[in-house]
Amino acid sequence: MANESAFSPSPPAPPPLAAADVAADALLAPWPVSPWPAPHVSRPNPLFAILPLSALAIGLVLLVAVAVILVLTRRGRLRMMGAGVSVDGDKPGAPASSCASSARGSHNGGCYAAAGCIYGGRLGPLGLAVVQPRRSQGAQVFTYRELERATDGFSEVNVLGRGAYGVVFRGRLGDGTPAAIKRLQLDLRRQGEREFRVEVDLLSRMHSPHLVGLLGYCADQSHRLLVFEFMPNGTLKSHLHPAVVTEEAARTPPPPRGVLDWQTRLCIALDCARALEFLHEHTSPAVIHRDFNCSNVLLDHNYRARVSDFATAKVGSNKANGQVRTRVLGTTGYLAPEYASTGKLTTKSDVYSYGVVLLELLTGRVPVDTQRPPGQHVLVSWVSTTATTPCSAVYRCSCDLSSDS
Ligand SMILES: Nc1ncnc2c1ncn2[C@@H]1O[C@H](COP(=O)(O)OP(=O)(O)OP(=O)(O)O)[C@@H](O)[C@H]1O
Repeated sequence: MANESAFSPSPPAPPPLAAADVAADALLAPWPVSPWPAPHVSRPNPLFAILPLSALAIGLVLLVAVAVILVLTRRGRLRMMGAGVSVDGDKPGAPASSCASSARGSHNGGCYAAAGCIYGGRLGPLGLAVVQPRRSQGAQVFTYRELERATDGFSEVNVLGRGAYGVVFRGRLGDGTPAAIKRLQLDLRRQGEREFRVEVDLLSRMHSPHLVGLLGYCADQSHRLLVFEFMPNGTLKSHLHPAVVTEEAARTPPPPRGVLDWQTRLCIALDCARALEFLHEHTSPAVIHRDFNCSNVLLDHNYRARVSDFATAKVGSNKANGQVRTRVLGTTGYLAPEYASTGKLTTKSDVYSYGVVLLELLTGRVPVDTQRPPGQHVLVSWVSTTATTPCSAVYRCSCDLSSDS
């Protein structure tokens, strides 16, 4: 069959045109008509050249557009990270934040959330921090050497105090700024890393005159240090309960210290309330301090109070009641009973702790004192059972105040 078609006779040749027809065609056609079909000349179709070129151009434009969008999105995200607050520090090893929100507006003439998230989300694959360039705004990055120099080689003479996560040294930075430098102790399981991340992540985003500012940090090799504004009048605890504080803490400022007068106490109470208001109402989601107590209230040169120690802070939930379920952490005597018994944490847990600090300011008593007579061991229970009327509460408190501190 195939052979048949291959050798089939060619179609009959067309009959030759009459000479008259040719002449008539020549008159009608705008160009001379040949009686024979024109030889096939393969002229390149211009479309074949234009199409690939325009595809290439469109591709390039698209590429540039995608690149621009990526750059803009990344910048926008970084800006949000700077202003936002988000820490999920209970997930060890997780990049520090999603940074989805921002602190709102100004507060009491000075609270604002500023850009400066430097540490969050910039960890190498092994959790080692990538050293960042210094910034004029926000937390600075220090080398271990710089902080070693600032503290005279972490000299014992400069120890301000020891906390659960490390030792705090008095220091002077290269530009002369006094600082409190906290050297975190990382154990083999890198405990302390989470606290470091939370403090850097939160404090480099939240700025309020009622919080102790983070000047910078160091994540050099395995060293983890936090550099805070130096609070020359030490902790509220060292003023209210000087007999209880450690020998080291008593070095700041040099003793003896006078009794805090009522006006100063009231001012401290207001400053603390504003600090908590900032954390609870002016950041979104709210930040729950989780360990608000009088050793985390520091006093500046004017005895204005600032809240510190965000190592165990927790970002609250955006849901209706803002409740988060978490491990129970905090300091004995300051824990809200419902949080202690259920592990359900809300901003109200901080408010309870604030109430205990208020009672300390009023009475000069420590929250738990087993040396006292039965029924008076726990400050809150004692006040709630004894102080039946506001007048008797104030009377009893001022009596205690003059005798205790
Ligand atoms: N910014 C600061 N300025 C001056 N002194 C400070 C500063 N920060 C901390 N200190 C001193 O260092 C001590 C230890 O502080 P740190 O925050 O490590 O522990 P803490 O809050 O006392 O205890 P913990 O961390 O166990 O709750 C404080 O009691 C205080 O005397």
